[in-house]
Parts: sequence; structure tokens; C-alpha cells
Amino acid sequence: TTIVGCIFDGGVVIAADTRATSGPIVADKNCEKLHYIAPQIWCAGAGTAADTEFTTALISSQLELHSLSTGRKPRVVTCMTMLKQHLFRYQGHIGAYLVVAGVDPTGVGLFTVHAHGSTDKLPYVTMGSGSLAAMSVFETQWKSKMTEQEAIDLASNAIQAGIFNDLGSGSNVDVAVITKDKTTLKRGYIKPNERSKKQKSYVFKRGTTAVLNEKVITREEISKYVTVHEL
Ligand SMILES: CCOc1ccc(-c2cc(C(=O)Nc3ccc(S(=O)(=O)NC(C)=O)cc3)c3ccccc3n2)cc1
Repeated sequence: TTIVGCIFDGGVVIAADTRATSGPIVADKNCEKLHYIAPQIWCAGAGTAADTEFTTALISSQLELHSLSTGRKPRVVTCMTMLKQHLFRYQGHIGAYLVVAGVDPTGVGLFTVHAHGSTDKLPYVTMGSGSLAAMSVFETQWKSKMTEQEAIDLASNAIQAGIFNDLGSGSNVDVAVITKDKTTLKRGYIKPNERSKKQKSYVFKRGTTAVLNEKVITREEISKYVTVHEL
């Protein structure tokens, strides 16, 4: 997984790859790693998919209740604090590595929250197995007061660095852009690994492959090895 966040003049952008793995196997080529928390707060998640999904949904619910009881819009720092306290309580056993981003009445916020509960507040962040490849892009190309499009391009390039240099990352680039006026989710913003159309039809007619021998096994013979249940 490669997830990133980057602040720009007037907002914040987060982005993620879309590969889900189970060990060396690609389990999902187009999974969602950007999670809704509140109208202007989104979260990118790396780690165990169920943990990032359930943890962000739980804090989204708690933050909405908090917002209703205070009568105020939810704040990014409140979301970060709820996440870090929840993850610290579980001493790292909840495998969620999160980039929390958003805009609230106090301004623009971008934080990382690690599975053990440690947090950082920075102008640009990366996490996941592709975080070092992505950070190399930020460390060489980030600048302050970027425009929205410059920040989207930089975040997308950082995710592509993970996609092409980390085997734990791959497929597409998803992006979420949050400003005080609007939030935009760009699912499949970049699709650098789309399969091209096959050159020809690879459907071969019956008989193309020679049948070398044939053996018919009766039900009685099968029942020696397998208990056959009549439906
Ligand atoms: C006692 C606490 O010890 C720790 C301290 C720090 C970190 C840590 C982890 C990360 C990190 O993102 N690790 C990470 C890797 C792969 C996936 S994954 O989702 O691609 N794959 C799997 C299998 O989880 C997720 C998270 C990280 C990233 C950027 C900068 C710093 C970082 N530090 C972990 C443990």
C-alpha cells in the first residue's frame, strides 16, 4: 500500500493506490483506501483492510455524535485524537496506519496516525509499504503554497512511485481533494496499468488438443474413496 497527503494553498489532497494483497497474492486490483469521516474530513488507510475500514467508520460515527452534542463542525485534530486514543488502547494490535486530512473552522489539517497510537502533523506525509518511494517524490518536488492542481499532480506522482517501485502497491491512483468550499473524490484518477485489448481471440475449437486416453470410473468405484451423498 502507498498512501499520501499533501497540503496546498486553500486545502489538502490525499491519495492512495488500489492494490490489496494477501501475502504475495493480489487479492483485489481496485480496492478503496480513501475513507469518508465527515463532509470535509477524509482518511487514507494502510495496513489490515478490515482494521482501517472499521476504525475509520467507528471514529466517523463518534465524531458525528460529538459534532451534534457540541453543535459545531467536526475538527481534523479531534478526529486524529479519537483515532490515536483508540489505537493506543489496543497497543498496535489494530493494524491501521492512517493519513487524516481535512478542512475545519480552524483551517487545514493533515496528520498521520500509526497503529501504536503515535501521530505527526506535517505539510506532506506518506505511509504504507510504498511510503519510502512516495516520500522520495515529496522530498524532491514539494514546495509551499502549491495550487490545487499542482498538489494533485504531486500526490498522484508520489502514489505512482509506490505503484511502480513497491510490489505491495499497484493498479490505480485514487485522489480526494478537500477545500473549505467542496470535497471531491476522484476514484481511478489515474489508471496506469490498464490491460490493452487482446491481439486476437484465444478461443480454440474442440479437438485442438489431442485426447491421449480416457478412463470411465463407475459410482461404485468412486464410493471407495468418496462418501457420495444423494441430494
Ligand atoms: C513500536 C512501534 O514501532 C513502529 C514504529 C513505526 C512504524 C512505522 C510504520 C510505517 C508504515 O506505514 N508501515 C506500514 C507498512 C506496510 C503497510 S501495508 O499496508 O502496505 N502492508 C501491510 C501488510 O500492512 C502498512 C503500514 C511508517 C510509514 C512511514 C513513516 C514511518 C512509519 N513508521 C511501525 C512500527
